[in-house]
Amino acid sequence: MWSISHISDDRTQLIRTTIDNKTKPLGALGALETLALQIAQIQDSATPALTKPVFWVFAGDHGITDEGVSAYPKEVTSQMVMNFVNGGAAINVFCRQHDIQLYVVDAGISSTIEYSDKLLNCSLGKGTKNFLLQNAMTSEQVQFAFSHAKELIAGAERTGTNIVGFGEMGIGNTTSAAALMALVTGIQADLCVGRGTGVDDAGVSLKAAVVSKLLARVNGRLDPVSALAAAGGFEIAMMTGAMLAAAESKMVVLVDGFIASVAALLAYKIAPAARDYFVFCHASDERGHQRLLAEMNARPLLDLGMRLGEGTGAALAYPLCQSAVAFLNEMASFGDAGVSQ
Ligand SMILES: O=C(O)c1ccc[n+]([C@@H]2O[C@H](COP(=O)([O-])O)[C@@H](O)[C@H]2O)c1
Ligand SMILES: Cc1cc2nc[nH]c2cc1C
Repeated sequence: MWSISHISDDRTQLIRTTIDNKTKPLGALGALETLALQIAQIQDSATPALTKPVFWVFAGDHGITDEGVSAYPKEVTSQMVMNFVNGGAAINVFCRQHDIQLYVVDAGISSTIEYSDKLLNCSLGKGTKNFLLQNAMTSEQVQFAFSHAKELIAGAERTGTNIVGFGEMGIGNTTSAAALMALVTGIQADLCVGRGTGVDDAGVSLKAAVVSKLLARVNGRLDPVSALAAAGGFEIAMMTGAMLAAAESKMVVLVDGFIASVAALLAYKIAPAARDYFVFCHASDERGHQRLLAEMNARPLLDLGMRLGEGTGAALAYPLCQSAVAFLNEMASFGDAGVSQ
C-alpha cells in the first residue's frame, strides 16, 4: 500500500560542506545543522524551502475511558473540538502565530457536530470500543483511517504544502497509545503508561493494569495494523496513515508528543523509510515518551516540560525548521565574508 523511499544521499556531502563552511565554529549550530541537512535531504536540494505549512488535529473518543483511566470526562473531547473550531485552543494560538493552516478532523468523536471547511468529517464511528472487552476497531476501520489520511495529504500536496504537522485530541488516548507502544515493542506495560491529563499514582497503576490485561487478551505482541485494531484510537490510526502518506509525498513531518510519537512508531514499523521524514519536535513530560523516542533513535528538538498534545510541540518547532532552512540559504561562508577559517 505504501511506496516510501529513503531520503536522498546524493547531496549529503555537498550540504555538509556548505554547512561547515558557514561563518561559525564547526558544528556550532548544533541540532539546527542536523535539521537543515535532513530537510535538504528530504527535498533533495541544497537550497530547500518550506512552503504552505498545514496542521491537522485529529479527534476521537475512546471506549477505554469506561475504565476510569483519565483525569477528565470523555465529554471534553467534543468540547475541545468546538474550542478548536472557535480558535481558542493552544494549537490555534500557535498556528496563528506562525501562519500555519489548521484543520480539525472528526476521526470519530461521539457527539454530533456540524462540519465546515475547517472541521472535516472523517468519522469512523462514535468512539472506539472498550479494548479490554473486544477490539477497539475493525481492521476495515484501520484501512478507512489510512485512506482518509491519504486524501487529506493529497489535497495539501496539490496546494503546494511540503511541511505538515499532526495533533490529536482524545480523552483516554494516552492509555490507548501506551497499549500500542507495549503491543508493538514488547516494552513492559508500566514503562509505557504515565499521568496523561494528570491522574495520580493510583491512576497510573490502573493504566498499567489495563494495558497488562489487554496484553493478556491478545496474547502479547502484534504487528502495527493488528495493534491499531486491538487498542488504537481512530485519531491515532489516522495520524499513522497521514505520516505514511506525507512521507510518501516527501514532506517534512513534524512529530508532536507521546501520542503522535506512537503513531510515528507504528508508521516506522509499517514502512521503516518513513522515519527519514520525521522531525521529532519535543520531549513530552509523559513518562513513556523518552523510551518511545529511543525506539526510533530520535533526539527531540525541544524539552519544555509540555504534555498537552494537539500538535502544540510540533507547532513550536516549526520556526526552528524555518531557522534551519534560513541559515543554510542565507548565511555567508568563510570565503564570502573574508573570515579566517
Ligand atoms: O502529547 C502528549 O505528550 C500528551 C501527553 C499527555 C496528555 N495529552 C493529551 O491529553 C489527552 C489524553 O490524556 P488522558 O489522560 O485522557 O489519557 C489527549 O487529548 C492528549 O492530547 C497529550
Ligand atoms: C482541557 C484539555 C485540553 C486538551 N488538549 C489536548 N488534550 C486535552 C485534554 C484536556 C482535558
